[in-house]
Amino acid sequence: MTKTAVIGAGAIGGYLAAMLADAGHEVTLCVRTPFEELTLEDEGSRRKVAAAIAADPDAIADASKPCDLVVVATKAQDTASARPWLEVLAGERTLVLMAQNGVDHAARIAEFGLAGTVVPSVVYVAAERVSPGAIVHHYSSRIIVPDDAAGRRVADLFAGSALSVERVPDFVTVAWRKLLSNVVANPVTALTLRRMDVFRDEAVQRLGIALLAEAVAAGRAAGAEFGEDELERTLKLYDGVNPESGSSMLYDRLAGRPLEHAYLTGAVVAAGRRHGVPTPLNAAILALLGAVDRTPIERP
Ligand SMILES: NC(=O)C1=CN([C@@H]2O[C@H](COP(=O)(O)OP(=O)(O)OC[C@H]3O[C@@H](n4cnc5c(N)ncnc54)[C@H](OP(=O)(O)O)[C@@H]3O)[C@@H](O)[C@H]2O)C=CC1
Ligand SMILES: CC(C)(CO)C(=O)C(=O)O
Repeated sequence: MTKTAVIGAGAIGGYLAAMLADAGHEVTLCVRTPFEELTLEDEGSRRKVAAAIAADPDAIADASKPCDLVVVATKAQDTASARPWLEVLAGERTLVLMAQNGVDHAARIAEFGLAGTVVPSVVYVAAERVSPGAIVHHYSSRIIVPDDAAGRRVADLFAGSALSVERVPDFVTVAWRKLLSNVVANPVTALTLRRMDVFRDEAVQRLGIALLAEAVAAGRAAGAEFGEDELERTLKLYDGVNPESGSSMLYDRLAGRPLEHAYLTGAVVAAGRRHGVPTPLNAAILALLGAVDRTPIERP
């Protein structure tokens, strides 16, 4: 049986673990906070996911390692803490799929010096962890990987599940394209403590467009091949979004967890600084997110 593991069984890790189990693979969930079982709610029905739960890298049975595929689905700021798991699970033939937002996926684990092949991915899955081990899938079931031998192996491993794995020659552009939605949806929902319905407000829409315009310019300077219609294309994405869904950053803020802003809005501001592209609005949003990150909200 193909051996797979998912480090970080939250919204995305839990969803991808379910897809790997559906594809017929052995799945080990590597968790920081243990829970009894993983369940996935999709279109109103909840089911249990067949996966072993492990809380200690040193206790992984020899029969479950090295893995064919290890998915890293922690928040970007927790990537360093995934290292002990990766050192135990990854061998020469292992694919390490980085299932995170942002644009510097491979760089985040480059210094680990792991055996195996790192595969960056762009995740188009909207999911929410409503309690430990309980995942709700809101909409979209798609990831994008580079069109190379490793990307093809990833696509093969998810075959037979509901997840579609798309392969593209220009990964830099698709990673920046996803970042465009994250530098609007994630900060605005997290700062306002509102779900996606917040974008029905015209003033919020105008703010979103202004944030996007800066991010498009910074992305282009960083090598993304954006067309003239990139901004409109991103706005169209919002038409298909469930107004009751939120963003990973909103869920973190509501739960009093650290925010991922440094890897999202921070990536735009850093690219702007590197390439001489002004990003004052994103810099302002970054400052606000930094401030709320250090200020826990009152839990209901
Ligand atoms: N949610 C969404 O709809 C989307 C999210 N993304 C991206 O996917 C990535 C994952 O986000 P998401 O699933 O929402 O995040 P969650 O917070 O729901 O899940 C992250 C999980 O990682 C666990 N974790 C952190 N450190 C470790 C560790 N060292 N070992 C084991 N587990 C660990 C956390 O454990 P604990 O339970 O202790 O907190 C948590 O369960 C992010 O980059 C996000 O931006 C991309 C597209 C959509
Ligand atoms: C908002 C969403 C689903 C897409 O923009 C996302 O990527 C996130 O929640 O981090």
